[in-house]
Amino acid sequence: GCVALEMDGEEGVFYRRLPKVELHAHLNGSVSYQTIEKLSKQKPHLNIEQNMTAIGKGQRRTLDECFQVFKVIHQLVDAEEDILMVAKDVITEFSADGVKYLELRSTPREEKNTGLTKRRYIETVLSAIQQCKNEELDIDVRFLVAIDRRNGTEVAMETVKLAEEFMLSSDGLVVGLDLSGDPTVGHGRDLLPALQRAKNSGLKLSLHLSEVPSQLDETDLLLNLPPDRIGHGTFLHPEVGGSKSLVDKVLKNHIPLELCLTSNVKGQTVPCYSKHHFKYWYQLGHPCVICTDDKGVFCTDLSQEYQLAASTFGLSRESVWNLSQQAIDCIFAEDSVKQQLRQKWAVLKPQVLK
Ligand SMILES: CC(C)=CCNc1ncnc2c1ncn2[C@@H]1O[C@H](COP(=O)(O)O)[C@@H](O)[C@H]1O
Ligand SMILES: [Zn+2]
Repeated sequence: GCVALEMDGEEGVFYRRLPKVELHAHLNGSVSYQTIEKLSKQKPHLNIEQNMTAIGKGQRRTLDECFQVFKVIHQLVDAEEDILMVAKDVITEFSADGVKYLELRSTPREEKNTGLTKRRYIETVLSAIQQCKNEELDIDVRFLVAIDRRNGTEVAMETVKLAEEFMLSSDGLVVGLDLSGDPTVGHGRDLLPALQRAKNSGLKLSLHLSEVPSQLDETDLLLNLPPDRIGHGTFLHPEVGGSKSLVDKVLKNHIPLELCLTSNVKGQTVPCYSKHHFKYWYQLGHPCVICTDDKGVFCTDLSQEYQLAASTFGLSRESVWNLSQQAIDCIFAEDSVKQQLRQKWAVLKPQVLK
């Protein structure tokens, strides 16, 4: 059955100290309560209250309501200085949570009111990453440029061209492309040429796939690319209306899954933690990476998500360690970065797992 889980206490210390890799974090969904407060004070005319930007403990929302939340946050974060602050705060928070490698993703936005352009948007996120590097936070941060599926073929292609430019000029910070946005809007077939082009030019692809039921055609089409990682993949397997052939494609191509437990439970695509598809894929020995999705909106952090996975599915500390270590194999940065991270994990293992 469905059990509400309680976190915290001495147990929490292990999860916070556990070195972690975060591969699925939307910038504007990751904005913390504290940062939202700073922004709301700067923009009192918007009349934004906390319950409009976050989904608290035990609360659930329909997918539609969740996407309304992003609209509110986007109103608060609409100028260059907002993006800079938000990105620096988010990176600092992930670092404080024990994340050693982070791939942030965000949809470049144009804002007429503030003169923000898509190019400037990306540049600003990249300078936030650079500033955090200069502050010598113990975290390696990379960026995925996101396509919002709502915006269709042309915008997708435009975004890919922008991402290609930055891949070549950002000194390795831009490593890939994300496909996200309301999964009930638009169809993957219209975005295929843009995604194919991105792949050919060397951008890695992380695609939100089968986040909602009954998208077998779209999922099959996008799996043929194939993507380098899958976000959610909630409805891939036959028990929930997916199919054996979809599962086989994922297994055959060894495409890692980015799994976000609290996001799926609060967004109600999964009925409860114990019925999360982590179980299905983990039992198959398939690469599963625990992620937060939107730590601000869903009021969570990566330590808590690891702890939830462990307590729900009965993972030992050794298994939890292996889970976080195997995430290193799934990052989009170059092999030398993987080597550095493996080294870091090796040094920390006796301290953390004692
Ligand atoms: C509604 C719900 C359960 C959300 C979690 N699942 C999601 N599925 C698809 N796209 C998402 C999700 N969470 C965030 N995003 C994308 O990330 C954006 C916010 O971050 P950003 O502005 O790209 O920096 C949203 O507008 C949306 O395009
Ligand atoms: Zn997501």
